[in-house]
Amino acid sequence: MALNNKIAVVTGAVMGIGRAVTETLLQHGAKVALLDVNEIAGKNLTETLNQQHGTGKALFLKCDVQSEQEIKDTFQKTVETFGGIDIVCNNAGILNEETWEKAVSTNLMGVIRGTYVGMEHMNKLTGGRGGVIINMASMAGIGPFPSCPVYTATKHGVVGFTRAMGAASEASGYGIRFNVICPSFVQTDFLANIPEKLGRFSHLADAAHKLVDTLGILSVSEVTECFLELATDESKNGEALVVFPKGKTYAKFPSVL
Ligand SMILES: NC(=O)c1ccc[n+]([C@@H]2O[C@H](COP(=O)([O-])OP(=O)(O)OC[C@H]3O[C@@H](n4cnc5c(N)ncnc54)[C@H](O)[C@@H]3O)[C@@H](O)[C@H]2O)c1
Ligand SMILES: CCCCC[C@H](O)CC\C=C/C=C/C=C/[C@@H](O)[C@@H](O)CCCC(=O)O
Repeated sequence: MALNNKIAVVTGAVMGIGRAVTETLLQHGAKVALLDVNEIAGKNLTETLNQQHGTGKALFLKCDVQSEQEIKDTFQKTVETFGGIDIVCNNAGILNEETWEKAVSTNLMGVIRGTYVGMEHMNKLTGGRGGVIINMASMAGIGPFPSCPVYTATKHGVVGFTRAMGAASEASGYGIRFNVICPSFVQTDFLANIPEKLGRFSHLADAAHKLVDTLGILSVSEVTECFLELATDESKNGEALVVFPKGKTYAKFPSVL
């Protein structure tokens, strides 16, 4: 699928990986709705992006992915402004083992909300034109990360949900592809103040830092390369693309049948 003139929604679009995905989409000729809780930075960034890529290419909409109503309203506003939705990147996520219910509501339930509301506009069976939904998990969605069990659970959930949606789409004819990216550590503000974010597991912060040293740190552009591959390659559906500094690989899962 070529990205030129496509319409995309990115959650958590103002910082880090979401910002890089947004910039990549704009560079490839797409229009992007930037959804984020950070209104001041979001408006400033959108002004800059419109100067760089052309007026009206980027639209900031304040949205907390914990709120189904805010997701519904902002996706609707995207459709009214741009004329549809072809691509959704459910990227917003947090690390906080202390306020773990918020982490579940953001990382897992936020992805499910964004997927279902996106489908209301994209499903070919209900008048949409199809497209692709790409969710942001983590390498902690493939294997356990001892210092953050709830974060691990949310990311395993995102991987399982995305794979099941890919299979459901194929079986039902939604015309939407569903894929998930599983990066190792990425150079963003997300990695700041790790011990505080680990709550009752803060005593495992040193082990987490050691794992960062062992694995190394990805740049955001290494993640956007994965995004581009999954968005443009029409053969990819129900895939989990794992990326770490040594390279990227499609995850293989045991079959129980
Ligand atoms: N940085 C890493 O090492 C890493 C590794 C693997 C996966 N990830 C995942 O990638 C995604 C993005 O992480 P990042 O490193 O860019 O983080 P980041 O903290 O740099 O940026 C996150 C963005 O999401 C926004 N956000 C947070 N909560 C939100 C909410 N409830 N609703 C809407 N927006 C919200 C923030 O305002 C911010 O703009 C997350 O899902 C994270 O779990 C990050
Ligand atoms: C504390 C920082 C959390 C950042 C979370 C990001 O999503 C980045 C996750 C990156 C890598 C995760 C790797 C998980 C690996 C496990 O499967 C396991 O192999 C690690 C075991 C480590 C240990 O025993 O200490």
